[in-house]
Amino acid sequence: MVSVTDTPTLPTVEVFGPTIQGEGPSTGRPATFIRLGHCNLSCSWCDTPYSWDATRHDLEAEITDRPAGDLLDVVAASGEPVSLTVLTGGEPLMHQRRPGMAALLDGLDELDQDVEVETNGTIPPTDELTQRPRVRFNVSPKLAHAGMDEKRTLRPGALKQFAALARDGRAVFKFVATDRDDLEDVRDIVRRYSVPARAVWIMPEGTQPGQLLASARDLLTDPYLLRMGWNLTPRLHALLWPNERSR
Ligand SMILES: Nc1nc2[nH]cc(C(=O)O)c2c(=O)[nH]1
Ligand code: SF4
Ligand SMILES: [Mg+2]
Repeated sequence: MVSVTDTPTLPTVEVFGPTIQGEGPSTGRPATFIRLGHCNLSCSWCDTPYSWDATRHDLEAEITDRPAGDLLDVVAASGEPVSLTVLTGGEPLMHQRRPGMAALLDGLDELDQDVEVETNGTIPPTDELTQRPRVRFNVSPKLAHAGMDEKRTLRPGALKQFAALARDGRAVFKFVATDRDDLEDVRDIVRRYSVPARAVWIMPEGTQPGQLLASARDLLTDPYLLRMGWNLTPRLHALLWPNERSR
């Protein structure tokens, strides 16, 4: 018999649930979360630096190689009616070619799970990933206020592929934005890659309820966002449980 500890591993920060998906088109839907370690970006306002930032966190303690079977046990423990698993990070697509990822996705299929991958949109997804019909992508390209060079954050090859998935209803683009300048940056990106308006989600910046709500109000006070036909998403988990991990 193959025990779960024999399944290939993934570098894991936390697995938790059931909770609600706090962001994007599935906001409010019950879900189990798998947070993988490491990121290829370093956003100034990142809300999960413990998943990648060795200057502020002890990554040896934060990130553990865990067998895919072990992660699947946690998903199964959420209960059968919970039919969404969110794969986040860090940047989970850094690990898409590992055997642990294939084992995890095969197992999630057996558990009848829809899968949402939270990605920064810099790494093209493999065919092995996109050919899985239940896998969708919440793509969050970083704007100038994340504090990095565009050459690092906006990767044309990857964005083209994600935009095609968005036109097929398999991906949405989710942008952290605070003001009109940010929204104009969003407009430039979605025009350049032909991302349909219905697939664009704007999310206020912040980790505290007061700041998130004020930022959301500012974004809606300017009619620009709604006139563009874009969607607004809260960070519902941050409103409900500010500063708490594994929520
Ligand atoms: N409840 C909840 N929803 C989320 N949506 C995206 C999350 C993330 O950290 O990527 C997240 C998270 O950490 N918790
Ligand atoms: S891409 Fe995401 S996980 Fe990586 S630093 Fe930026 S916000 Fe944090
Ligand atoms: Mg996040």
